[in-house]
Amino acid sequence: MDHENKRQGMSRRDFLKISASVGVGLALGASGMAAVEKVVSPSKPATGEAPSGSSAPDATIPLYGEHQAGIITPQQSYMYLASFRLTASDRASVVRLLRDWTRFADLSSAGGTMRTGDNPLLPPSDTGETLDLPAARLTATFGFGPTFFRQDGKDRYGIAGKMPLYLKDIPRMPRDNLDSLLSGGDVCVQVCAEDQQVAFHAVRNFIRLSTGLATVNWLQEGFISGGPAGQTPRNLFGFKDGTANALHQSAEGYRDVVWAGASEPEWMRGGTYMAYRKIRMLLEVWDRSSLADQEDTFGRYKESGAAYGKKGEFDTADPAQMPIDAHVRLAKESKRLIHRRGYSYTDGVDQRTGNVNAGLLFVSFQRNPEEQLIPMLKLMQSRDALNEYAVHIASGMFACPGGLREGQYIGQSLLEA
Ligand SMILES: C=CC1=C(C)c2cc3[nH]c(cc4nc(cc5[nH]c(cc1n2)c(C)c5CCC(=O)O)C(CCC(=O)O)=C4C)c(C)c3C=C
Ligand SMILES: [Fe+2]
Repeated sequence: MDHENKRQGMSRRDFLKISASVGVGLALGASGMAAVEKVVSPSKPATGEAPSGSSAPDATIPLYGEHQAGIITPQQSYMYLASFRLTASDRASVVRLLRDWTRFADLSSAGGTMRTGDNPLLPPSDTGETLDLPAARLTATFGFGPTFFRQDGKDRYGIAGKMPLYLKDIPRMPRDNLDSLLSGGDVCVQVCAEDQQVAFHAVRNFIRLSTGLATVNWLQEGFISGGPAGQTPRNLFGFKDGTANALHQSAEGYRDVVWAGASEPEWMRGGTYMAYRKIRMLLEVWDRSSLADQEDTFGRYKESGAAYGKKGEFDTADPAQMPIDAHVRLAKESKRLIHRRGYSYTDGVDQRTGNVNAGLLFVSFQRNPEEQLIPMLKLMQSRDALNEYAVHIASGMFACPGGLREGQYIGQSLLEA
């Protein structure tokens, strides 16, 4: 079923006109910051979200459905990952923030913007940089970190009893070189879109809407390119990255690999765990290694993406044909599956060495990180050939609630039930 919706010929300005004519709009909060009072309401497709769809810039992915968008959604070209620290002192304030974020997420997923405002003495409600741009398949995916529930032993918002079963920071790994300033957080929002400016606009306005209730902890930006034919994107080592996701791309596969189990608290129904690792890739070291070494590192051929001894990218891999420390062989030996949704990043130059700061914003979704991601990570950190070329520099684990029905806000069944 394809619920992704194209609304050709309708600009964000048109949405503003619609909103004015049906009497919905936005109000200014006491601080002068725009509060999202009512989202502009373009015609929306039925609830639910399907992984297939067009990457046309005017295509939209609805916010509503059984699961949050941005998890099994085919990857857009750009991603921002923003982590927030809540400063809200009580549950009602958190609810206010999540309501505003949800309304804004709905608005921007539909290709709308907040009104720029008529009062020249006040800041415009919307920052405006997407006024002439389409929705660009924007998705916003929300996750809650362990400190959302309990901080320094305190049940901050009276919800510690509803903590998901496996929500813990990823345990320290032997080769970790983590920067705590780039790790963790109370809430994480993953924003993806086909247009970087559209994605940034959403993140920027999430930050604005959080004024007085949360501060942004860290912000990461990533990109991929699968080319016009939508092939598996190549990472900065030049290898196709994401091929094995095809192994579980079915309703049953996603149920087994991604969606939280029935023993989780009710609000996690249709939800999942989002893991994040910022992994620096040592491009200069890699670029000096031979093609044979590069291919041995993964156990796949560089150009075709096929597993060792195979021809096509999607031919069944045989780990026995790969070196014993090949990345893919170790992943297979862990006998665990995860759903990966990573993006490349570049962060300028390391002034101490003159090397380029670049790598992978590794994002994976899984139903149970303790059984899936963590054993795999442990095995890889112990003897992955890739360790020679990569350093893990940041980390996070977030519980993503299930999807929303129209009128609900993200986390409602956690904060109100
Ligand atoms: C613990 C999980 C993983 C981390 C961390 C990780 C880092 C990482 N991976 C690549 C590049 C590739 N990974 C590939 C496959 C692959 N990787 C993981 C897990 C982690 N990767 C899994 C589960 C798999 C699939 C294995 C399988 O079942 O076949 C590949 C091969 C192509 C593919 O299937 O995507 C590449 C290439 C980098 C560069 C990296 C850190 C910098
Ligand atoms: Fe990998």
